[in-house]
Amino acid sequence: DHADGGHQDLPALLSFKAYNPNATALASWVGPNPCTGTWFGVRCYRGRVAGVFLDSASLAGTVAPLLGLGRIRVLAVRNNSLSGTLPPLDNSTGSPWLRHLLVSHNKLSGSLSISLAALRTLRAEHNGFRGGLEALRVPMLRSFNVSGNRLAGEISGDLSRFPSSAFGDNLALCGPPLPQCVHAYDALGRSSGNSSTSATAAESPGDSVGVSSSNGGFNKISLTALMATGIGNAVLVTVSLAITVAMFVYMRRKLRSASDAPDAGLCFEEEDKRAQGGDRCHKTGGLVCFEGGDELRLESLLKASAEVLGKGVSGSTYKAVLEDGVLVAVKRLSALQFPAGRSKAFDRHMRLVGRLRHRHVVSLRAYCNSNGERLLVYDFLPNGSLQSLLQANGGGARNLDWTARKSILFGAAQGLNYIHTFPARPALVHANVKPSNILLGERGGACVSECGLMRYATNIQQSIAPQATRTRCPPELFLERDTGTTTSAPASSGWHGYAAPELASGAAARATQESDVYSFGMVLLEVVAGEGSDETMGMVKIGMLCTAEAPEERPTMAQVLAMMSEFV
Ligand SMILES: Nc1ncnc2c1ncn2[C@@H]1O[C@H](COP(=O)(O)OP(=O)(O)OP(=O)(O)O)[C@@H](O)[C@H]1O
Repeated sequence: DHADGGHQDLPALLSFKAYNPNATALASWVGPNPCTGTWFGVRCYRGRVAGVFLDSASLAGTVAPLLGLGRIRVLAVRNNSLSGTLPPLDNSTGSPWLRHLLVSHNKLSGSLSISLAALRTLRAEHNGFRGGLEALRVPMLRSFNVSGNRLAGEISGDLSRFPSSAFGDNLALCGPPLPQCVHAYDALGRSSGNSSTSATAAESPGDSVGVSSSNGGFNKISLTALMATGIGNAVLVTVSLAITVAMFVYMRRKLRSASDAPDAGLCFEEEDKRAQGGDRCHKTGGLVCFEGGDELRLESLLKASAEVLGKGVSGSTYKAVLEDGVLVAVKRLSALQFPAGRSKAFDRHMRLVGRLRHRHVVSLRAYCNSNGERLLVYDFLPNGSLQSLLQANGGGARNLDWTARKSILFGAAQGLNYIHTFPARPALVHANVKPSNILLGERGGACVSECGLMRYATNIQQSIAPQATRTRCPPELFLERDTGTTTSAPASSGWHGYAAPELASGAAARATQESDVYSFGMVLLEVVAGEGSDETMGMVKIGMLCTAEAPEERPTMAQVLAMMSEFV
């Protein structure tokens, strides 16, 4: 019976293969019995398919047939292009034996409806799942992540035990471990005394801009309810800037106390230990790789053709084309700013930055720290930076239409807010917010890059003298191509123009979240400059608030985002 039981699983496997007729990974899926040991990625137990392991196999189509496998325990199909919805999974309809479901980094959509008592792992991050989490009934979960989707609504009691990073970068999730849900009617009832709604669409853990409920004249209507009726999705356009500013003082007090709460973030040490032992970060040929960078190898970087993108204070950046055509940006850190030594501290810092994943933050995929040579491998963003846009065609913000400018500013604000609210102790600070560190993605979306580098560099410099000797980390390419084939942008430190007054000496080591807000305000004012509409006047006011002389007078990025959302 065991010998040929695999036949029962044949239809499900073949219907999955039908979506991928030319996939190399499935070329070995031939013959009448998938349990012969020759089917790539298929593991059997007692003659039935118990595991399908097809991570990063360039697969498309729907994953549904694989969930119809009657005895499947492990399904790992991460980093593919699978689309469609996940069928509702429960003990009677789905795969009752399923223990580990790993579908992260695909294009899956629809809602998450899983009611499996034995499920231990659910990794669904970076897809397009929508709706709420109320249909997740998975009491035995040990590993869980739904970040980077389009989920909204309240996080239920049982799931609240997972860290905020498990929920980040969604449309509007709220409740522990994220900030409390917004009770929009209450907030407005208190500040304006009328029934206008102000449901702010949130895009990340930090974007869940919480306004505590009050005892005002309106019944409590949670954001979940607002979303359900379709009102919650709408960004408020009718409430005036005056109301926002009036709310601002109130919100600041509330938000400050929320983010200062001792349980607001996971202890970094604790997370760090987990990351080291976890599946996301492992050493591979001198590179320490993070999520999405597992395929990177030092040899491929060595063989890559590279061109200089530009030089900054922190080092030089190269565009590298890997053998498989993948583009990456490689930053070779300046030995002056990042002298050898304190390797452990550097590793700790980079491991933290390597965990940042948000659609408005450039992902660090890997780094190399060998004998004082430090290379950082980022996603390559093809459309230049805000600086290049501002400088194009004679310079000035007027090169860009207002909608594009707003979208860039709003994206950058979301990225910064994510960084500021990322669960780490001490809290993360960008420390180098300026137009050349706001990059533009494929669809022109803004991405903040180089989180915390300069702050780290200056810290290091203060505690260690630069060393004269330096041995090479293997990628000679990046060491010797400074005179590469393309024109190198002029060295542009540039940050001082955006630095807060309290950092008069330019010491990024003392940078704080408040000084980041100041720098963002400077960028905002530069981008908005010259536009005379009512809307831009509102934005100018936000810029003015950000650039208040006294750090404690400045709003937090969460508040900046709340105010900006009125205009975007
Ligand atoms: N991931 C990336 N994708 C595409 N271009 C990038 C990327 N990272 C940096 N660049 C571009 O490369 C150029 C050099 O960047 P680099 O970060 O080395 O210097 P900088 O931003 O001018 O100064 P700093 O060292 O203070 O950050 C800039 O024009 C920047 O916009």
